[in-house]
Amino acid sequence: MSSTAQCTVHTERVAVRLGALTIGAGPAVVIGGPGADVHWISLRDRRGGVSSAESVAAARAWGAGPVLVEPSSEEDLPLIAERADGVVVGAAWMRASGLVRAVAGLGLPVLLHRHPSATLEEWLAIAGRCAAEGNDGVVLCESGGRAPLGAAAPDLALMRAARGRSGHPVLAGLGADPALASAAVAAGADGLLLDPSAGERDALAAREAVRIVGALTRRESPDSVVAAREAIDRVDAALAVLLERRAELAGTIQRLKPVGGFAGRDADRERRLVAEMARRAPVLGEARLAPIMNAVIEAGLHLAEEHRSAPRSRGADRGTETLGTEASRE
Ligand SMILES: O=C(O)C(=O)C[C@]1(C(=O)O)C=C[C@@H](O)C=C1
Repeated sequence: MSSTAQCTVHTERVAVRLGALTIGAGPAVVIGGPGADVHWISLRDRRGGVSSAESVAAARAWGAGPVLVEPSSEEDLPLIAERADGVVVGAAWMRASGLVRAVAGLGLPVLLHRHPSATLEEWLAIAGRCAAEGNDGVVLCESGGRAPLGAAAPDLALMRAARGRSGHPVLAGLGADPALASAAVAAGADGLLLDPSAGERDALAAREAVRIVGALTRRESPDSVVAAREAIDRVDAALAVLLERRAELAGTIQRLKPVGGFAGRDADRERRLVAEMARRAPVLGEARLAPIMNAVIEAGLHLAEEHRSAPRSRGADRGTETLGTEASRE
């Protein structure tokens, strides 16, 4: 490849269909762990006495949604062709060109891991070999090496470069630890890969990060009412987190101000914050934002006055943990 060709940036995105899901367009997905959109299993991790067919059947039973399978050898490929929705090429054998070619030849979507020592060029060349076999359905997965304490350390800059250079969807492999989930989605991951053994709480934290950060960073162009409602639900999830956080801060101000609550209302401050918001929401504009923010501010003031007359322990009425889960873990 000439150096000019190596610098080529593909603007054309290749979304990959996996069962009823699309990876690379629309919302980011979570693959692996409880409640995931997609499940995966490695037949290399199979315990003695359990057949490949039983292992794949067990993965199907983990939940609805597509199942990806990593073969332990070429012998598993007929079973995978028959019972799986996609194939995983593990980091340990991404360089086994014969097996990778046979995998690509199945015609199923391929999840291609990068070995920690493989360069971007080598990784993309293998994706190119799948394309040469007539298989364009490649999803690239970056897990990097191991950070201190054994956590996965995906190279997010490399993941992003892979997406820009190839157009293929990219995943960040996080092992069983959701600590980098928000960072990965913000860096452009089209999905997260978790270990099937990830715990309920960690899987939930990863799904929340995908939902909340994805709502802020991924532009969606839904083409049906159902898809647009699902996209609105994601934006509302982010709005709810921000509204709750805003109400807490407004409550702090009411406690600190010499005159708090409705009695200490500051119309000038309210006008300025609406004008500032309109810079980021020019389509809505000041005229439409003003009544929205009036309702938000009044809800915060009512809450602060309720708390003043009947103080509660901080956070006593908190519901599901969201992104706070990640922050509090650090
Ligand atoms: O900034 C303040 O002084 C507040 O009390 C906070 C706040 C708000 O919720 O943003 C609430 C009431 C005031 O009229 C202005 C702003």
